[in-house]
Amino acid sequence: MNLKSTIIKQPTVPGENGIIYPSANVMLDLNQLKKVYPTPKGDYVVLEDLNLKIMKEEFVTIIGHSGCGKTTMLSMIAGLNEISGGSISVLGNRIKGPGPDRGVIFQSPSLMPWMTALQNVLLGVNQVFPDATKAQRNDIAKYYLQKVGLEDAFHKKAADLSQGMQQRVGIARAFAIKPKVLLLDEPFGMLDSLTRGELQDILIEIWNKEKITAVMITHDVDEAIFLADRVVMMTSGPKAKIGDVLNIEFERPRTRKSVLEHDDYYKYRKHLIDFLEH
Ligand SMILES: Nc1ncnc2c1ncn2[C@@H]1O[C@H](COP(=O)(O)OP(=O)(O)OP(=O)(O)O)[C@@H](O)[C@H]1O
Repeated sequence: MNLKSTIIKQPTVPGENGIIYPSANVMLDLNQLKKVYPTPKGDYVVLEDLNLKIMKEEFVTIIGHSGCGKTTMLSMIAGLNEISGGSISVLGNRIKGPGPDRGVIFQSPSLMPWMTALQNVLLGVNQVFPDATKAQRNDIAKYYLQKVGLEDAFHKKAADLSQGMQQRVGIARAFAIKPKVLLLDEPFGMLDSLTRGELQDILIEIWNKEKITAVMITHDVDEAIFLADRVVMMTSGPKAKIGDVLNIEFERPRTRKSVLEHDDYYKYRKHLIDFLEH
């Protein structure tokens, strides 16, 4: 038997920065993405020719100047904002709107204030797992609430929770629907630095365990480096696109101390700050 002829080459696709990816590993594919907002002064092209491939189980952070179109891009991936041109695919399937394969965590978790933490998480779980028993759905919601450290607050009303605790519920709610992709729009932007650090650790711990793909917008360069496998830099708008991509090679699990003490840390930091300043 001619061994050579039996080897089937894994199909590959060209990605940004000329990297070639095995197509089977691509979770999220943004292809020639375009977004136009109609305004009284005429069309405003926020994004154009935006190409980005994100791999299965990858954690990608997105940075860029305020107003460049980060939230626009993320909300399009979530299916909450219409696509003006190009396409977005999850595992090769073009998205047509929101779906349980994509969970979203916003800066403000927008919980139902009159409902308990558990009821808020159950809202999504009940929708996504209608065939599970009530007990099974409760178990899922409680599991994730406990993972974010809210085991003593299942029955507390959302309105009575601190901002940090509300965001913990937001994280539990997003993971509990077991999405393939987690989309995070500055989820810790409104929190004090101690709570922020705690929630970063919780996020990474669950992400690592669930092996899902995460895409997170942040304005914080240190957060971008600490969390990511790759930091994606967007150019300033109008017609924003991917300007640069930085691979973060630190081993996981990471601690803040090990990252800060690593020789490459300041090299990465300088790269990102140079991009933002030019
Ligand atoms: N519905 C809309 N109609 C018209 N223009 C919009 C609309 N939504 C956003 N924009 C404009 O599109 C641009 C991109 O906004 P977007 O919120 O996506 O940016 P961003 O990078 O997330 O900003 P920030 O970092 O400040 O959150 C901005 O100039 C904004 O004013």
